[in-house]
Formats: sequence, structure tokens, C-alpha cells
Amino acid sequence: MSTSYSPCGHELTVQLLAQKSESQLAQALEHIVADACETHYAFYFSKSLSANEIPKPLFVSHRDVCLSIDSTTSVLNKTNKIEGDKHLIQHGGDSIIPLWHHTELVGFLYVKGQLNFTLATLLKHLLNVFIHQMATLHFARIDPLSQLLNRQTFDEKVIEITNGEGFTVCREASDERKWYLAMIDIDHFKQVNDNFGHVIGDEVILLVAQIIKANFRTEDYTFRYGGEEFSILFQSFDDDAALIALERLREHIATSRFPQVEHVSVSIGFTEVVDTLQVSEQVHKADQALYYSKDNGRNRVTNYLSLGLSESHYECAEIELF
Ligand SMILES: Nc1nc2c(ncn2[C@@H]2O[C@H](COP(=O)(O)OP(=O)(O)OP(=O)(O)O)[C@@H](O)[C@H]2O)c(=O)[nH]1
Repeated sequence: MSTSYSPCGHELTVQLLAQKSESQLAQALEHIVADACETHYAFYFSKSLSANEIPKPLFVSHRDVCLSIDSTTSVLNKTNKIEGDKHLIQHGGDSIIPLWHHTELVGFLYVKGQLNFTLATLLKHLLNVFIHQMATLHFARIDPLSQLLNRQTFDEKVIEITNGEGFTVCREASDERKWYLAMIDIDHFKQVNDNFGHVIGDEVILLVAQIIKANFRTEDYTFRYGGEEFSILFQSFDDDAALIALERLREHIATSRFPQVEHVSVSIGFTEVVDTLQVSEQVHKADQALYYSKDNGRNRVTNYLSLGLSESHYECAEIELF
């Protein structure tokens, strides 16, 4: 290591445990790995902390160490098949330190060339601390019913995104997608509760949440915003692509069968996330588009831009609220 630390890595452990957001924790680990490795490295991580999701690159020192999905799968398969000590694996002359969350393989650190035993042991320990702290931060942000991110996390994520600090996996330089905010509300949900009871109502919330999550990428953010309202922060190339993604979600929900209730629909409003507005202003724009969907037959998606409201109109609407 270029900086001298105690061999047990106590200072580095404390440093990782001090991080209070997932993005800061990822950055702290990146600094440590960059300092420790004299060759190129890549860190692959499954953001959902589940082995069901293929880990994606969270940080890489050089594009030459970016693995294809096939190579990533081959590393995972190889690691899973190894009997005995699964903490340092040699892979075609390079080193791999697997990242375990309980018994699930949720990522790995790939380092070009052979790591010496002492450094590998220290990195293994630090990856354990990282995953422990990541799990603590992750589960504090989850809504227990829907298993989506909770409302408390929403503002934080919008601010991270507008500041360009989102906890996203690395992408190609050419991939210049924009962030969008969608607000989603289950239609006539009061009738679901009134006709079938709150337990069935809760089940509908859970099933809608699962469909929302399944329709978006793992690097997008899906929230239970409150009661029967959800929000999504997701990336798309443009408004048309964002509309297509949300239309697909709307249709998926409208054509799904729900126990007892049979069918439910959702109304959706969305807007591009811009760094010039406060979080509440961005939500207000998406909400206006959502209200339009509600007022115009429900089970539909509306882009805020299509409402043709000028920014000055929008500002007036804001002022009237207070
Ligand atoms: N089962 C259940 N119901 C909830 C939960 N949170 C909110 N609700 C109910 O969701 C219903 C929302 O009703 P409204 O806001 O009147 O809207 P709606 O009936 O969905 O009608 P529109 O939004 O206009 O289509 C209320 O009856 C709330 O009590 C929850 O966690 N579980």
C-alpha cells in the first residue's frame, strides 16, 4: 500500500464504518482500493445485495479491466463452485476477492495480476466491513411492506442525482442518459380497501411495487412515496424513451391479475430531473402531470412538458401554494 496503515486495517475499517450514505461508502472503498492496488482493478457489486442480480461495475480503474457479462457470470460460477476457502481466487493470472453477504455472492474485487497474501487478507477484511455497512445503510432505507426505498430516502436521492453524485454503476462514456422522476398512484384504491379490506389492499400495494421494481433497472430507484403512491427515479435517453418505459409499466399493471381484486390500474405523471429546481418543485411538476392523468380518465401516463405550462406559469402555481 502506498500509504502506511496498521496491518489489521483498523483506520480503514473506521473510515468505512463512518460513511453515512451508500454513495459515500462506495467512494471511500474506491479510495482505499486505489491506494492499495498497484495494478488495475474493478469492483463489481449487486446493489440489491442479492445474488439474483448480476453484479455490475461500481468502480473501475481502467476500461481494460471491465468484464463482459459472460466473463462476470463465469467469475461468479467459478467462485460458487469452489470448495473450501472462497476468499481469494486466481482467475487467468489475475486475482479475485469475492464479496459475500451472508451466504450470497453479491460482488467481487477483480485485480490485475497476483495479490500478495497480506494485502489480499486486508482487502478481504475491508470488503466484509464494506458489505456490513452497506447492508446497514440499505435496510434502513427500505419500506417494510413494499420492499421499495422509503420516503425518507427520496429527497436524498434527488439531491444526489442533481449534484451528480448518484450511487450509480459505471457506464460507457457515450451513455449520456438523463434522469427522470415519475409519480405513480393506484387508481380508486379507496374502493379496493372498502370492498376487500385493508389486508387485500396491502397485498395490492406489494404486488404493484414488485411490478414497478421488475420493470426498471437495478441502477434506477423505486420508492414507496406514501400510502398507495410510488415514485421512480430512472434514466432514459429522452422524453420519448421515458414515456415508452412508463407506458410499458402502466400496461403491465393494467393487464396483471391481482388476487380477489382481479384488476387495478395506475395513473402516472413524469418530468425530467433538472439541477435548477428544489426537490419539492420537481415533485410538484411530476404531480401536476399525475393529476392530469387522474383528471383525464386515469390508467394513463402524462409528461409534464406535454401540459404546455410555461415556467412562469409553474412559478406562479408555486407561489399560490404559500
Ligand atoms: N391497505 C392500505 N390502504 C392504504 C395505505 N395507505 C393509504 N391507503 C388508503 O388508500 C386510499 C387512497 O384513497 P384516495 O386518496 O381517496 O384515492 P383513490 O381512491 O386511490 O382515488 P384516485 O387516486 O382518485 O384514483 C385511502 O383509502 C387510504 O386509506 C396502506 O398502506 N394500505
